[in-house]
Amino acid sequence: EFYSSIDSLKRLDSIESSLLLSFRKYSEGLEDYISIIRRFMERIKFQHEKAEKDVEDYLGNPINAFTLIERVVRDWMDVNDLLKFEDISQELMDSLTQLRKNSSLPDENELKGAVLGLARLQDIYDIDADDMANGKGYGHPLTWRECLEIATTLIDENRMDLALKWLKQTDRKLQNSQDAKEIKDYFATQIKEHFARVHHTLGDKQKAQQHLNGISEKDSQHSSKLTMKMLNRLMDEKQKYIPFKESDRHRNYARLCQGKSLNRTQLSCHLDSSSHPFFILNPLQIEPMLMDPYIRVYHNLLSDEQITNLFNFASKKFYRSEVIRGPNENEVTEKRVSQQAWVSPEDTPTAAYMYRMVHLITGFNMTNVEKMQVANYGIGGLYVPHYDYMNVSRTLAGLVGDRISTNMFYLSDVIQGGYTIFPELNVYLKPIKGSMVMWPNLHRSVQPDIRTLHAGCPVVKGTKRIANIWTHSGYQDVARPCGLTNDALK
Ligand SMILES: O=C(O)CCC(=O)C(=O)O
Ligand SMILES: [Fe+2]
Repeated sequence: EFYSSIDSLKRLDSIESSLLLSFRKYSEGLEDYISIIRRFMERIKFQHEKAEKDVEDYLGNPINAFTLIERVVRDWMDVNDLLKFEDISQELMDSLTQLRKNSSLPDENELKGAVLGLARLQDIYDIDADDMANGKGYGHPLTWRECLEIATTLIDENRMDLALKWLKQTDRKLQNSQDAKEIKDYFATQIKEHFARVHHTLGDKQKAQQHLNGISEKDSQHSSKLTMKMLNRLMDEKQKYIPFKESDRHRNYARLCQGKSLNRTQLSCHLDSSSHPFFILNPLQIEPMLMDPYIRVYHNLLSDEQITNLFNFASKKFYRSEVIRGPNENEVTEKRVSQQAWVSPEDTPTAAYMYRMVHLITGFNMTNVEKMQVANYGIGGLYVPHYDYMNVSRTLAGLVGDRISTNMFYLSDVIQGGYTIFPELNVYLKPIKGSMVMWPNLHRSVQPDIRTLHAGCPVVKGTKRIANIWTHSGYQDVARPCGLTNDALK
């Protein structure tokens, strides 16, 4: 899977490199087809060369990441089909087939994942479809084909409100495009049908009819002949359309993701060397975010070299993140779009150092600690509001107790988006490379603290990398004793 992390998109980019190479060889020998193929290559090359300059920076832009997937799923496969009709060199065909077989290229599902990622960004950050389509602030302008891809996926997902905006962009861009008249006519008709469908679903039958009329006048040969009757039937078959509506809860979430918290008392940063003699010469730089529960950030804990060392190890082990579904059962969902790997302190010097830091800062007993979870978010990557505690009586992989504290290291800066937020506590945190945020998930009574609901907001631009170390409540009687009164109901 590619869309859920930037690192795997890099792999896709190198696959694209080899595709380009195969085509370059082929085009040298075949002058007849060269004009069609050259035009196609120019379009891809333009984007690809931009990517070459700084792959990570390029793919950190959601629009670029989307178009890369789109090119591989649609354009490269279309060319493959085109070539089938011709007597082309077997060598090139073979190399394409081979590539497809060996490198598990992205498929329709991935393209859908990428489109839904873009829709998520629009919802949370109030990004206008027109700005996105025209490259305002978000990379390069999209082509009408790309806009159509987004619009049709949104229609399939019943996001008619958003689909309408993307259809308008598709229509406008198609009209202004340099494509052949036949192509333009064909797609203009398709777009009218999509318009009709969307307006009809949104309850505006008059507008739907207008678009259908436009088809019969201009293109009587059109084969799909979508009619009002068919649209009505389509609606009967479908469940009632429920418009996408943002709840207050969603608004609150979006507000914090945008870095707007309600007024709250400013706490001040301070240096601290009291937790361990290790910090006497190099005191901890603490930024308290909230006193109860105590959420604080420790700055400059890791250097760039240490982070590279950790990632060199972890990136070989990444797989799509899951969420816990039930006892011993996990699932992949859109609630958590990222890739992850589990790393032990023995695996790399950086991991060992990070465990040591957590111990020195918290004083927690580390014999009962989980493997570190390293994660990497891709296009629109996020983690919806959740708790880190398990709140189940079973022990997790032989560990005693529940996740008493989360110690989350930020392993990258994020150009835009990707904040960590606490919707119940009115707190947001901007990821800062090398810093670590720490908060308790349990009360002193060791019962879950429901105020610790938190989320990772969607990444808009750039890469978000984090690492979690969860310490467990077993064996912490000395490090964090209960209070004299029960604090479970705070
Ligand atoms: O990505 C974030 O900011 C939060 C991640 C998180 O809560 C988790 O991995 O449990
Ligand atoms: Fe979490």
